[in-house]
Amino acid sequence: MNVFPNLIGGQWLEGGSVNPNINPSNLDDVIGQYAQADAAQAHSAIAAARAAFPAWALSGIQQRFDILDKAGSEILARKEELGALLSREEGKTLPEGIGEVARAGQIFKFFAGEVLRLSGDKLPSVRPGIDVEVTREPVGVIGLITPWNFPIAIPAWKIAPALAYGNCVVFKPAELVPGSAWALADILHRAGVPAGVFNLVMGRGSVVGDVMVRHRDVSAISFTGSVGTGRAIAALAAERLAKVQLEMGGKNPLVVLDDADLSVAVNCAVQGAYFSTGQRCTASSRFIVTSGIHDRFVQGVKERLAALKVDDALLEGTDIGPVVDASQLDQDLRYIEIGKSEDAELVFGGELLQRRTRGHFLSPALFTGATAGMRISREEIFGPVASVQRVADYEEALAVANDTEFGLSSGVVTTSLKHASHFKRHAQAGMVMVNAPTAGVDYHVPFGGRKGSSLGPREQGRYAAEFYTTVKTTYIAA
Ligand SMILES: NC(=O)c1ccc[n+]([C@@H]2O[C@H](COP(=O)([O-])OP(=O)(O)OC[C@H]3O[C@@H](n4cnc5c(N)ncnc54)[C@H](O)[C@@H]3O)[C@@H](O)[C@H]2O)c1
Ligand SMILES: O=S(=O)(O)c1ccc(CO)cc1
Repeated sequence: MNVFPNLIGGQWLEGGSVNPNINPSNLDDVIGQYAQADAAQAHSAIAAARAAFPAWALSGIQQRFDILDKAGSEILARKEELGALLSREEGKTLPEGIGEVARAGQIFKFFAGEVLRLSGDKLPSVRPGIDVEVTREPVGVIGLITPWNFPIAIPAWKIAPALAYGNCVVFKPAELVPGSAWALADILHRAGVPAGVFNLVMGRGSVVGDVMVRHRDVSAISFTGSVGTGRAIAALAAERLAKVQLEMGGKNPLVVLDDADLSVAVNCAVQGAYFSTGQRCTASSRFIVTSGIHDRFVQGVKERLAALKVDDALLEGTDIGPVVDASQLDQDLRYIEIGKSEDAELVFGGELLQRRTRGHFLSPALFTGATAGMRISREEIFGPVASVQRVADYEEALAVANDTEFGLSSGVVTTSLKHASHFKRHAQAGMVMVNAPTAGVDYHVPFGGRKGSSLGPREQGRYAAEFYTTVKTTYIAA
């Protein structure tokens, strides 16, 4: 089997060891062997990016537009094929995989447009005879470190703005999903990104990622992943005063009030908590439900879950694909045992499932009787596991929703304008959803959270400029 190499300084390089990319729906299916960069190759990639930076920073906006637009067009044209690769390596269903690839293509198109919309300010000075200009310049070499759960969308929403604003990139994808990352690198390379401007270094976080975070020529790090890794990266970046942007975990609440439309509530709950196998930072893992609707809501969710098909991600009709790997599956099962030992009641699922192929199949799990202090109510599980907390009224629901160290996405289902408006104002989260699932975001508006979920400027949309550029103020005396 061929090895998929790294892209460093415009050259495809094997070297070092290789890592098999394994299909979580079928553990006997090896998708390919992917090169694993060592520390020396990580250093080479950073050096190549550094060398390419002065010319790319000053490159014409037409060149940058053309490259990003071309990459976006190819991604969109190949969304079925790339979506199948994504679903095969990560385990989300084929429609979800295709949807994610389309999102990546649209992100490249959006940032191609942003290249043409680059702007600054010209202001009068408070002193006579002076003009002031405020402009944005690229930051330098940017290290991008991404997780496994969005193998192409998260890389896209970091790489596209980084390149659009004139930065050079060293990109390290998660070890579990190198296939989509490699395909994206190949597309960018063929779209005409100059040598060294974009570098792919597949490899271990503790090796390649560590070099990137510590290297003084990497001016900024954008990371999405777990809280533990994010904290460690922030500490190292702070030591050398590098710019940092972190997107980490969530424990997103969905509040359901007595006056909610039951079918909307059930739909938001099932989509938000269990689709993509619950492996989304925006997934709802806490349903906070007032007493008057509690029993009907639980019954409705159980009925919907019973109708969902858990199977091979690529099979037509599958609603929920496998858990991504054995270690995540162990974590999910461990939390299901923790929930039981905490005296929450497992009212649906949580069982390993046998299918035609050897895969990590788990039925969606629903707990009731959860309370705010339980570990299943406080810690991110990152799987198809959610729990219901019964509350007396809206005021208690809001307090419970905000009682978390995280603050990514927060949802309410209600027909009361008063409660919806109050919730929108008082939910302590970066993204608020009214009568919509906590997961399911647009690609052209800011994405990010508060408290332990995020650090640094927002990703996506024109707000991305805050991280990927640095502001210069120029005073011109007449
Ligand atoms: N808030 C968001 O936008 C968002 C989006 C998706 C996923 N996530 C979070 O991501 C997590 C799941 O992803 P994961 O398991 O891949 O996370 P992870 O932290 O284990 O890994 C993320 C990336 O960091 C790298 N890494 C690991 N150790 C490193 C080190 N010492 N130095 C530098 N890089 C290192 C990994 O190789 C990987 O590329 C969940 O907690 C989820 O909530 C957050
Ligand atoms: O909430 S979702 O729309 O599913 C979503 C899409 C992409 C990302 C990347 O971080 C997160 C959530």
